[in-house]
Amino acid sequence: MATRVTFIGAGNMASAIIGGMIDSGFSPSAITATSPSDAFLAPVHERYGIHTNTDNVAAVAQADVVVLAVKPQIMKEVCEGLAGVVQRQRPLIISVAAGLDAATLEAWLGGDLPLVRCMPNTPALVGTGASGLCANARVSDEQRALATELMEAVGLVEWVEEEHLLDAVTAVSGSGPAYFFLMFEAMEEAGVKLGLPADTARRLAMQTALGAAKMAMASDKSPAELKRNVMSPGGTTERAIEHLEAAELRRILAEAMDACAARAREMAAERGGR
Ligand SMILES: NC(=O)C1=CN([C@@H]2O[C@H](COP(=O)(O)OP(=O)(O)OC[C@H]3O[C@@H](n4cnc5c(N)ncnc54)[C@H](OP(=O)(O)O)[C@@H]3O)[C@@H](O)[C@H]2O)C=CC1
Ligand SMILES: O=C(O)[C@@H]1CCC=N1
Repeated sequence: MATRVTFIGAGNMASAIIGGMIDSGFSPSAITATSPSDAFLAPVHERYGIHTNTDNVAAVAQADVVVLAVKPQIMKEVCEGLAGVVQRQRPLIISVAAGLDAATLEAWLGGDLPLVRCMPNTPALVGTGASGLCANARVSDEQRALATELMEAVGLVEWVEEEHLLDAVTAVSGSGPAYFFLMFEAMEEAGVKLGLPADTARRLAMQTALGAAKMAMASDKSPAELKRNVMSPGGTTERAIEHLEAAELRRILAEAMDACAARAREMAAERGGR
């Protein structure tokens, strides 16, 4: 029988993973998603053909894997509501919440459970997600393989052995799509100032990012070398890169990513972990 996966929460991140799983061949009939509102679940059911339920406990009663995908702020209440059923059913728990550590989640769920913390990102929706995963000591090799299979259905999977490194994963790839979306906004605005129609500038910027990422992934050259190959001596790219370096883009990015990881630690402390 297909592995039955229940998503607690059917918002941005859960929908992205569900959409990616279905595109990659997972059976919609093996997937359930929950949310407090029937009005919200109806379009999710229609779009993906999955089961939906407003009752978290009922949705977990048959599950092999439970993906916790609610906001960190309500995770304690949601986990405590699920403790009874997960202790009976003993599914693999996968939490995608930023910041909340495994020991705290496990305690809220009644203790002694196999739990994988996962930091995914929303490009999972188009099968190009990037996820960092970390397992607690109770996760078996089979369950590790299952978590890998599930998240590989929606993109790249990288395991980390030390849980605190998930804050770094959050800073690189969990929040990372937003950094690139900001770049697209800025490049479009600048392209318009240079005279291009907005939609032309937007398409060119996005295609360039896609091309650069594909090229860098296919190449054995470092990003620094690929960058040098675009920079003809005395040419246009050199002038642009000089500006970005003089404006300390690297320092700005490092500070933004430090702030991101620090916020993940703060969120854990606010919710009673670490
Ligand atoms: N968005 C992203 O890029 C990423 C998010 N994450 C993590 O994913 C998690 C979810 O984030 P995101 O999807 O953006 O948030 P959303 O607000 O989009 O989704 C949360 C969902 O949970 C539902 N919900 C609220 N209360 C309950 C409940 N008691 N039982 C079941 N479902 C409930 C909400 O329903 P309603 O709207 O009706 O309240 C909503 O559908 C967070 O923990 C976040 O840290 C991780 C990586 C990336
Ligand atoms: O912004 C957030 O808190 C979530 C976690 C990573 C991406 N979005």
